[in-house]
Amino acid sequence: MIRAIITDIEGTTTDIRFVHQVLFPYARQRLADFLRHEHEQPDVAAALAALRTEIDRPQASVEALIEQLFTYMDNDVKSTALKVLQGIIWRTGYENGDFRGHLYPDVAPQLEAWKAEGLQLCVYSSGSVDAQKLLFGYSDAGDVTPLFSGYFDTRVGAKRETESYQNIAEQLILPPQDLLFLSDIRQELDAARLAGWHTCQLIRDDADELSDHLQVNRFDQIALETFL
Ligand SMILES: CSCCC(=O)C(=O)COP(=O)(O)O
Ligand SMILES: [Mg+2]
Repeated sequence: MIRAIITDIEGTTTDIRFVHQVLFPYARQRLADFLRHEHEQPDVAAALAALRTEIDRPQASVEALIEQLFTYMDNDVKSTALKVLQGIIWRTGYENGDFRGHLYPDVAPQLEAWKAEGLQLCVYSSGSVDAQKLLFGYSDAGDVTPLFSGYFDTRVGAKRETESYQNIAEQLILPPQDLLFLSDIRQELDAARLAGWHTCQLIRDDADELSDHLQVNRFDQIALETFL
């Protein structure tokens, strides 16, 4: 029986275009100036220290790190340090009302229904936990963070690695067969399934003909009794 649903964000709860055409450019345009001015701020300094460790260059200057971060952004590398920094920059955008977190209209009502049925709801995204809380806290549907009891990011591992799903199950103290992962990306679902989880693929745009996961277009098409 499904006892917890863990959802991806980009392409699942949220239009990919919001992430790639609103969030990513917002952070990209501000990143260099932000780091030049704020690199000594404790949370920024910690992310930069993590980046130096990530690239194994303990002496890298702020300018060298900026260059590295631009390379990551160009290639959509899911670096934990980049994701933390993007989240810090996005906070200003959300708080100023420059944008709100996009949610497909079927998402919040179905999350509410599952919550009312007693299911535990969590998020697993490459975006940092703080960035996840911002997107759901300042969403089109208002603050929906009270619906979630757990948030996971790349600190548990990458989304295409089976071990990441084992780590999440351990943290939730639930057996894998009680967990359902929702994502638009087949390779993420493959990894979750190898960890023993149930899976469901959201097809918001193009069909994925290579997938053998159960596919739906909207959250209200997910019937939990299907997952035995
Ligand atoms: C917290 S919203 C921004 C998501 C993000 O930064 C990203 O790279 C998308 O990752 P996902 O794992 O949700 O596909
Ligand atoms: Mg996704």
